[in-house]
Amino acid sequence: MSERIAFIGGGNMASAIIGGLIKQGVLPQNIDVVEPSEEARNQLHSSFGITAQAQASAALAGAGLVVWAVKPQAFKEAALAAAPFTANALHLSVAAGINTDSIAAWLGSERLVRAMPNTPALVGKGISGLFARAGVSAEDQKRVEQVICTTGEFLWLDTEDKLDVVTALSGSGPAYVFYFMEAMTTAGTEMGLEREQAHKLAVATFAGASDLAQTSAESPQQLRQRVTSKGGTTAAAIASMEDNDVRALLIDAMYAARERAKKLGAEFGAA
Ligand SMILES: NC(=O)C1=CN([C@@H]2O[C@H](COP(=O)(O)OP(=O)(O)OC[C@H]3O[C@@H](n4cnc5c(N)ncnc54)[C@H](OP(=O)(O)O)[C@@H]3O)[C@@H](O)[C@H]2O)C=CC1
Ligand SMILES: O=C(O)[C@@H]1CCC=N1
Repeated sequence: MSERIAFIGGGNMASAIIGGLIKQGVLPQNIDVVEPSEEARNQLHSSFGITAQAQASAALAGAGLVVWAVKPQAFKEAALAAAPFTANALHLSVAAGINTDSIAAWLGSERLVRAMPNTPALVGKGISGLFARAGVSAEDQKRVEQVICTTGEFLWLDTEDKLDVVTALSGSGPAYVFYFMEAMTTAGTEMGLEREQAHKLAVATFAGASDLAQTSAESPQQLRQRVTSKGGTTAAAIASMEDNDVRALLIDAMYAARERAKKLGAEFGAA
């Protein structure tokens, strides 16, 4: 991968992808970043040795791939500022909600893939949903795969609206897992463990259960039943969750996330 890659926005998600690229041998001098925040530019320099620009300029013209990693609210302004310098590039957007009709209109380009990654990308264990606009060639799709696979797994979607579902599931999903970890750590601490011990147990439990679910031929439901001895402790915990409708609450939370993705698109997308 010797072609230049530009990032518009150099915050959390851009850093996660840049980290993956650098680990795979992409040289920092082949990565351009446009980032208005001085603090974020300093962070990019100390983490990766990248000197980011405060605003879009002709320096972007050499990029074969441009990754759009700005907040949905800032996308249109950023796109209109950078579009004059990125006419020949393949574009990859990771912004939640903003649909490719809007982005293609702002950029004047059909060579556009929309992705929804997640923050485990930081440790190479992310998963991304991808959707390619009709103007994207098989070769361009391969190029996007080469970049995204440095952050973990990926899957292609046949319709763009499914990306809002991916956003609600795996895009926001790490936050749901951390939320459970926080609650389990709090309860463990309240019941007498040291906070560090409770944290270690909570994190290891999620890691172990994930590995088991990934390698086992059994479904999560079957795996859950294997933990649940008749009349035992897990049965008491699951009964408490069912009484409190935790499953329905989680499902509602995902619908809320998908709804927000759609609203972001309606509010900050469109020409
Ligand atoms: N964080 C996550 O888990 C995920 C995020 N995403 C998507 O990634 C995108 C970025 O999110 P995230 O990295 O978390 O956000 P961050 O706020 O960490 O990063 C965005 C950066 O873009 C900068 N920025 C603002 N305006 C412009 C501009 N005109 N040109 C260039 N850069 C600009 C911001 O600067 P300043 O702070 O000064 O405004 C900020 O540093 C979002 O669209 C989000 O939906 C997708 C999947 C997961
Ligand atoms: O919260 C957000 O809007 C972004 C998109 C998915 C994860 N973070």
